[in-house]
Amino acid sequence: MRYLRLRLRSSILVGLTITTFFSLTTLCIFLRSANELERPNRFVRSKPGLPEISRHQSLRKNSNRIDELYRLVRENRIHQANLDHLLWNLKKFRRETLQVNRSDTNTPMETGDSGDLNKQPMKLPINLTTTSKNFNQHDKMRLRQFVLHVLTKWKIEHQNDTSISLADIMHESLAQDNPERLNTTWYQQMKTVTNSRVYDPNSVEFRSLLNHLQNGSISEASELSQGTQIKLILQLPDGFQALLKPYRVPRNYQTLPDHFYFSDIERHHAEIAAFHLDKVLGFNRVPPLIGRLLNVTSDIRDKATEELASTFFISPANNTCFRGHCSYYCDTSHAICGKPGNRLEGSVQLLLPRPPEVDWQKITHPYRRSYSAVRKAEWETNENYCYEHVMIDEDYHNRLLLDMMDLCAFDFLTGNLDRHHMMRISSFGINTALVHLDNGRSFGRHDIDDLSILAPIRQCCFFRYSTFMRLYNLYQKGLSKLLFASLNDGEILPKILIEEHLVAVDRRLKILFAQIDKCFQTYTVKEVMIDDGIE
Ligand SMILES: Nc1ncnc2c1ncn2[C@@H]1O[C@H](COP(=O)(O)OP(=O)(O)OP(=O)(O)O)[C@@H](O)[C@H]1O
Ligand SMILES: [Mn+2]
Repeated sequence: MRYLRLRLRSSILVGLTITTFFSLTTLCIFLRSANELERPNRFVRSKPGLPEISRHQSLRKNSNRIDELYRLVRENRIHQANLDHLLWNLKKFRRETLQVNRSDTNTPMETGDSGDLNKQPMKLPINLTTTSKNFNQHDKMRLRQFVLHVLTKWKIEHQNDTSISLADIMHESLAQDNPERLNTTWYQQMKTVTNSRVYDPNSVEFRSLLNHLQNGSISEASELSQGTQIKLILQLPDGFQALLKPYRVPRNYQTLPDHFYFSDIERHHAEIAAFHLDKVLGFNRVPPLIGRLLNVTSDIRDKATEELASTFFISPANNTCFRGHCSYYCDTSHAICGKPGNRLEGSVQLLLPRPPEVDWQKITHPYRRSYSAVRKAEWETNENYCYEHVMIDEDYHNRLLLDMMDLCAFDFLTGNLDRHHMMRISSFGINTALVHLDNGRSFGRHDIDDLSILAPIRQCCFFRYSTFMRLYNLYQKGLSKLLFASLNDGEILPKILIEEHLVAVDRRLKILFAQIDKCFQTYTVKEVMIDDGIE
């Protein structure tokens, strides 16, 4: 009996020792990982010029690192940063640390961009040449803090802004000059185009607009003179205008390996896919767009302006073709042809009102590529570029900075290298979202994730809180699944994105998270993830 009690006691003792050991080990592991997740606030930790993440080192094996990121971001949300104690003066900082060289090296580039909607385009970021000796890590951190400060101020100033619509903007002049237009479905549609999004995905107007773009009878077809590749303006009933980008290449076309991004041919299916992706991402910044089947003769040639009609011909295969007048791919060997006969696919997008009715701002993208086969853009070789050219520029001390990061995320997911300009409707004032126009060169390669598109996020390490939260939500639900479902809801053109592109979108989303994770290794979460009040 005594022996039994002794055995029982010693087993309890052993059990307790083992349990304590395991508990202590678990606690240690937890503390270590917590420490790894959020290190204390500090100056730049790693060397400047972070190496680019490669596909192999993207995320730690167990991909629940993305769940950890989500928790981190949520726990470190700053609703409103403290505005006190910013004894810092941007102008003085500029004078002290930067030699401002206004002699222009911003030579106009061959983007082939012929038209300009804005009579007074936003000034190019001035060419600031830094003396790197002076522009040190300490200055960089001060500049980051300054940017956080101005964005917080901006948020406070704009948090009570009411939404404005294009209908509001145009009401007065329409009432004077075209009062009958106030009673059209077009005007109802203009009520849903606001400073924060160009359509309301849940509205009846949106659904009926898509139907209109897909089926509305065309009364006139003319060429849009802006841009480098052929696109037609279609006049639709009820005063709607639409932009048609015709079929060029099949869905499995991959950008030719020896072609630069600026020679890449525009793809109507890329426009369609990009619209759906932007919608799934919750930006709603691509004007409503849908695939349409057209009859080249009855829908286009019979309705063409004289100038466009003069470029029609019948090909040796007996198909009706036209070539248009644009500067790229507008010759007989690159003509748009019905196939077979008159059957033509295209993407049809709502054309938003332009000057003089509504003013647009065309902003040269600071991360635009060189549009040259031999020259590199400065951001490609200078990892301080964001500090020297973007953060320092007052034009970015508003929502534009994070709108640009949103656009960067969007372009990375679609693989678009051709973002030479950013467009926004300036009639709305400063609190206005970018309009994600011109996505015809996206989805060019599914086998490559071009990390250079992430340069703005990599170099600036700023990201919008609400966008991150939406991206995480989509990651959980399966981004490509949602994109696929969206593409199958209302589109009549089959299989817009081949499977490989859908796979690429999911893969790139993980790389985007890995890039944000990388920012957190250099800056604290609070320094990277900004809640500027924009949803
Ligand atoms: N949906 C739209 N609503 C209003 N304006 C538009 C719309 N789509 C295009 N535009 C205007 O037409 C211009 C040319 O269109 P887009 O950028 O798609 O053509 P592009 O040939 O790719 O041009 P680029 O050669 O400049 O890249 C745009 O910069 C914009 O000013
Ligand atoms: Mn373009």
